[in-house]
Amino acid sequence: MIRFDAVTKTYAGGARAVAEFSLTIPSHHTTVFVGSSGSGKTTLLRMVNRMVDPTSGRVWIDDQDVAQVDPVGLRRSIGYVLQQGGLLPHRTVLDNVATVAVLNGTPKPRARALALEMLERVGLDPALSGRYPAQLSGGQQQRVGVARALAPDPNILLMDEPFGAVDPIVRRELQEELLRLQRELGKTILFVTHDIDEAFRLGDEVVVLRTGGEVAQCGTPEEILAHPADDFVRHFIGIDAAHAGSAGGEAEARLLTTRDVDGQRIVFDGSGRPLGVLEQ
Ligand SMILES: Nc1ncnc2c1ncn2[C@@H]1O[C@H](COP(=O)(O)OP(=O)(O)OP(=O)(O)O)[C@@H](O)[C@H]1O
Repeated sequence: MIRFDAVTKTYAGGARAVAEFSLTIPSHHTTVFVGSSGSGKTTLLRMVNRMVDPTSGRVWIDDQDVAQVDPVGLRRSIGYVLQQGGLLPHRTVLDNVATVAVLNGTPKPRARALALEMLERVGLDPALSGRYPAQLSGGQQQRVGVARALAPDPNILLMDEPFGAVDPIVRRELQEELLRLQRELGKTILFVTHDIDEAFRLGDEVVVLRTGGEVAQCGTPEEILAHPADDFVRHFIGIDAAHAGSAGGEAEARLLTTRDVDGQRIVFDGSGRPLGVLEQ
């Protein structure tokens, strides 16, 4: 369990990224923070591994106040995946994945063997393990980033727009892969995105944020779709037909309609495009 207890972050210069944010993130689930740019998602995520310290308030992991934990040890015990992979450019793929285990005292051959297993687990061809990050595609680099984060077998995985820089098809593949991995591993995943479709696809729980880290709504995707809390959420999730597609620039038009055509019930999206057939 991760618990944010009335955390506020005011950056030097006075920007208040997050104000009095409180939320409990359940263990072994995927929780997605979704919101437009500047809503404080990254700030909140980084409070968990102390890359950002709150100006006030506390973050707890189970019964441990993270402010009392050595930041270096904390960061090594929590997986972290960034949009740009954050891989070490002069190390091979294998060594990138093995690094944390080596730092934690695992002998190099063992760390490399574990790294190879992890690369296979995230669906990367082991033949690529001797390459350098620049010799991989964006999607492959992100798989390495996920393998590296998972290699030390952390309980918590923080993912900050990890699939934001790859094309939509690869993005979809990476999302499917993460869902598969999570079914096997059951980590506590905190995932940040500005893309509501990604949030609904991946999140057991979705937290819709407004500016200042204010929670607009928190619930399962089904709950949010069934009962959007207000116009902001309706707009953001794209069930406000007039505005569908404008929230975050990418929301699919989600206000669906059905019409009978030759005895079949056909489903149409918000712009009138046929999507499929409704099973009777
Ligand atoms: N190091 C910093 N110094 C000053 N202001 C910052 C710093 N980091 C973030 N901010 C400000 O805090 C607010 C929240 O930023 P944050 O990166 O947490 O939002 P975000 O929702 O993750 O946005 P994005 O989707 O663009 O990454 C923004 O107004 C941002 O400009």
